[in-house]
Amino acid sequence: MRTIDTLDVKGRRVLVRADLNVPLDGDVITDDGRIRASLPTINDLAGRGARVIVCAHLGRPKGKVVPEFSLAPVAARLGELLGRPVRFASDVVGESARAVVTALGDGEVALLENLRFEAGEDSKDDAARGAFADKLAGLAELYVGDGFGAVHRKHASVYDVPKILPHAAGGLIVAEVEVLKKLTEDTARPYAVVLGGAKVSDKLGVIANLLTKVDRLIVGGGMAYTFLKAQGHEVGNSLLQEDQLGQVSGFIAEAEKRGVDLVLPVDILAATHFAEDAPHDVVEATAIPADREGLDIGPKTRELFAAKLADARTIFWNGPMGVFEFEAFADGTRAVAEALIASEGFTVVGGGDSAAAVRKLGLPEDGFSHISTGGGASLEYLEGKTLPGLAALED
Ligand SMILES: Nc1ncnc2c1ncn2[C@@H]1O[C@H](COP(=O)(O)OP(=O)(O)OP(=O)(O)O)[C@@H](O)[C@H]1O
Ligand SMILES: O=C(O)[C@H](O)COP(=O)(O)O
Repeated sequence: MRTIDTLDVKGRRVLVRADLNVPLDGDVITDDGRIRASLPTINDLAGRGARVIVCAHLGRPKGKVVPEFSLAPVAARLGELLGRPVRFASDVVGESARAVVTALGDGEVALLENLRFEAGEDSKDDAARGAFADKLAGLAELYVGDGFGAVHRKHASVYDVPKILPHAAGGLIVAEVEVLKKLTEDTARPYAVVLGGAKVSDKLGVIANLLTKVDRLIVGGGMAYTFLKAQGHEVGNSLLQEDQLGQVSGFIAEAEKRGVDLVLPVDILAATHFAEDAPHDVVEATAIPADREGLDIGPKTRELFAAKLADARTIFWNGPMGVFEFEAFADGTRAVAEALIASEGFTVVGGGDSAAAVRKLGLPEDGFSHISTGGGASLEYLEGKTLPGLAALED
């Protein structure tokens, strides 16, 4: 991949695709890790006199303008962290974007509104995506891909624009790939992967491939309930991917056939509803009451998962073990994070919320070999898949 130092950027409009998909509480950014991770590339380009046009997505507004997914709070935070004003365009490729880009001076930075407000960005239709990519590319002369967390998406700003503009990979993508490569080559064993989080349907897909690579697969968080249900247990109102039960039964059989140690929760914190102060009890994972919702793994599971990680020499962890944003349901996530910190092996945490959880729980970031900004992206990289956003930068 060509790197940004090979680009002559002075006085030129450079479109930077960043991943600024940060957790928000209303319009308050609860963790700015992904914004911070994007600073070195933006600073480097601006410092060399580029006119930097940053573009990014927030949430999944599905091609419509949804005000709560506006990047306006991110523009303000980006400006604070850069220590220079960031001009914010109130649309993506419309009048505001064109005016902001035209007014941009050398060394100045702009941020476009949420890319996913435009239906072309994540359209499955090549022509629709291409038409939007043409408009986006029309704003700039050069393209820099730096949104590692989104490189697994075949989206216009990730995949199609670099086919139109001369391009290079930003420092974040280069650094992420360098570390994650180590997990795919000569992996020290036992190799354990811990999966949790809420993007269940997305991430179940990676399991088939991971089962050919890992020694232990530990499943918690919102991911676990589809496994428990596939084993025939009641999961109440817990997060469930009903349409993927058959696929998950297949994973359970495949793990057994391959001798992969598939580790599921043995107890659960089952709450009456999804709330910070919801009454809850510890229940057996095989006996979640029909009117309850699993919001964290239980104490026996915390011990079990820690024991399974204790002698692992490579650990990759994506997805919180529970709703860590609520203090009462953060202990499972804390226990897994602490098990990685205690490990003498090579440990990688991946994902916006997983990394945010580490910081929110006050755990030392240098306790891990690497904290990746990509969750789904790093998992798909570990599968050995060609990721659209990386392939486009290699061409
Ligand atoms: N049992 C559960 N029920 C509901 N939500 C859960 C549960 N366990 C974890 N979560 C939620 O999962 C969310 C994070 O999941 P997600 O898959 O987005 O992880 P991630 O680290 O951000 O990865 P990515 O970068 O791919 O988005 C958190 O907001 C957390 O509250
Ligand atoms: O949070 C992430 O993993 C990235 O920003 C990608 O977001 P997405 O899963 O909505 O495509």
